[in-house]
Amino acid sequence: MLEQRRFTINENKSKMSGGAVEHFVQWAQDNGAYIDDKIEFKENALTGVHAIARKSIKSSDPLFKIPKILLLRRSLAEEHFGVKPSSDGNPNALLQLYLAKLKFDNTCQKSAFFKPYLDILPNVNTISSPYFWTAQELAALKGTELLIKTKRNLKSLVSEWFNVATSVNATDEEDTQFYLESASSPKSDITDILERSNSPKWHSFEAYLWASYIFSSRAFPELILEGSAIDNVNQAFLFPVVDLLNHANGKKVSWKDNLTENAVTFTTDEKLSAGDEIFNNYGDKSNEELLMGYGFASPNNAFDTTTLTLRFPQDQLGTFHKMGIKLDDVSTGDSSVNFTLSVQSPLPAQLTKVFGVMNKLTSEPFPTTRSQLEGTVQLNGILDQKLSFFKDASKLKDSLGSPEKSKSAKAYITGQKRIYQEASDSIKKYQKKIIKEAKPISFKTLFKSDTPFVNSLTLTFGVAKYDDLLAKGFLQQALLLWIVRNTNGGLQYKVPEFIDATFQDVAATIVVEKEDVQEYMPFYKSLFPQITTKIPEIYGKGDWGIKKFIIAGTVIDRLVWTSPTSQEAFFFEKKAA
Ligand SMILES: C[S@@+](CC[C@H](N)C(=O)[O-])C[C@H]1O[C@@H](n2cnc3c(N)ncnc32)[C@H](O)[C@@H]1O
Repeated sequence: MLEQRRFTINENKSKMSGGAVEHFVQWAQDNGAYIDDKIEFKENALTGVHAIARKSIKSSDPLFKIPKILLLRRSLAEEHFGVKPSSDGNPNALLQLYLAKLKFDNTCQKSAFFKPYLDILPNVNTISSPYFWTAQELAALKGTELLIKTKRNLKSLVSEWFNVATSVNATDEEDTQFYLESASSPKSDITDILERSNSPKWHSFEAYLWASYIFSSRAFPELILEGSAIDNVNQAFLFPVVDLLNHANGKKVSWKDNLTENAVTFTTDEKLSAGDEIFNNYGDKSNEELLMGYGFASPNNAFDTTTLTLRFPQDQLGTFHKMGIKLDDVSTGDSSVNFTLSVQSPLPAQLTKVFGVMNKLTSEPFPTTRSQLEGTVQLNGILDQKLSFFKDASKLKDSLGSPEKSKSAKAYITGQKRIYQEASDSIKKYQKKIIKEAKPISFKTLFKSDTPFVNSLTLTFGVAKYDDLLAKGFLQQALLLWIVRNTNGGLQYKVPEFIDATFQDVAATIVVEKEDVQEYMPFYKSLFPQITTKIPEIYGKGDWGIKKFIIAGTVIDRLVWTSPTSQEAFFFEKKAA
């Protein structure tokens, strides 16, 4: 073995008791680990232990070679407990239980051997994952997916723990009591009954929760070692020393089984200068995944996502299917659908399509450009609600137990806000794009071309231009009057034929109810018959009966979409979106 230098650690604001990391590294080297001597380990309060290049590192040779006797693998757990893990559920459950035993039962055979490693693993009080937050701290996440998932996952972890611990006859009465209490009472919140001790009984849920966090935050895929022979791709192992590397997005690294040396290696493609941190890459993870699995979140995380959960009427899911919309994440129990909005794709096509279908009129057998646009308005309302929720939540005070927790919670909430903001901005761009492509006729253009009509509105409503219609709230009335005027013919400018065609279509099928007449009567009476004598050149010609306004109302529903940003009303021909 190469002679290696002894490691010293800069324990500035260290959480670890003096010398634990140094002792651990020495233990690894004494057992044959190779660590490039240009690397040193440091520690700080925010990111814990991490590796730094003391000198520039340009070669792409392995920086670490860890002999397999230092790895914690499933076979050790199987040997110890004399059982094979159950084939369903978490393939790492037995190994996690074994890790809890190594750590919290020092009579366990291999505890002494692994002690230097077990001593550098974070303890319950320094972990920032929400699984370890108090109920009071979790209250700061009220209304977020993160809270829902934290609670849901904690519940399923309790079952996982109880199954594996009972399978090796490890549980005592207190464990059974804990299991029954957390599983049976709907009111019981596991976070309230957790003790959070640094030396729990090895078979307790607390010990298992710690071990399962150690796996989520530092285990590597067993696939590296077993390749295609692996039973389950989620099977994992602990990789001492290499698990001291922190994460950064986008770093090119590789982990390899070196069969000739019976070791596992770590290599990075990054060219490192003196003082640079040597990072691992944990994968493209959202802040929610990072926070739950690793106890930190990255500000400006390029892989961040949020989940928008929408519940639909039961029969609606069938309609989506019929319309050819494929939904990835449906829970049929409560007919809800989860949509993933990401930094890279804040407005998934599925989502806008679903809203296009929901805003279809019964007269539209398929989603139309109009229904699609109407859908964007409804969707934007939902996104804006989410956005204002996260805007309020980002005022989150430093109320959490540690600055690390507060920082991560803020990064998570800011990330969620950013995605909803981008989704809302994308909706506006999407609306503009549809309008550009569909080239609908604008009522503003029609209005401007019709001086006699504008003059008639000056006399009736006191408006002289389109913006006055908006300011005084007469847009709907003007649209009704114009549609009826169009059916009476004689306009001096070109109007698309589909507007009158739709009017005739509605006229041929409409059944006018008493309620329709009651709805339109106040508007009608406010103008007619006075207007007929006041402006006979327009309102004295053709048919201006109330029924025509009722029909015009339906024409507006079918053809007109008003942009919420510009307040411009557009006529869209009925076409599949
Ligand atoms: C595999 S360990 C890395 C070594 C770790 N720093 C330690 O002290 O043992 C993963 C943990 O390191 C911390 N960590 C890793 N990358 C980080 C980052 N980019 N920012 C903040 N903390 C990070 C988190 O606490 C995470 O759970």
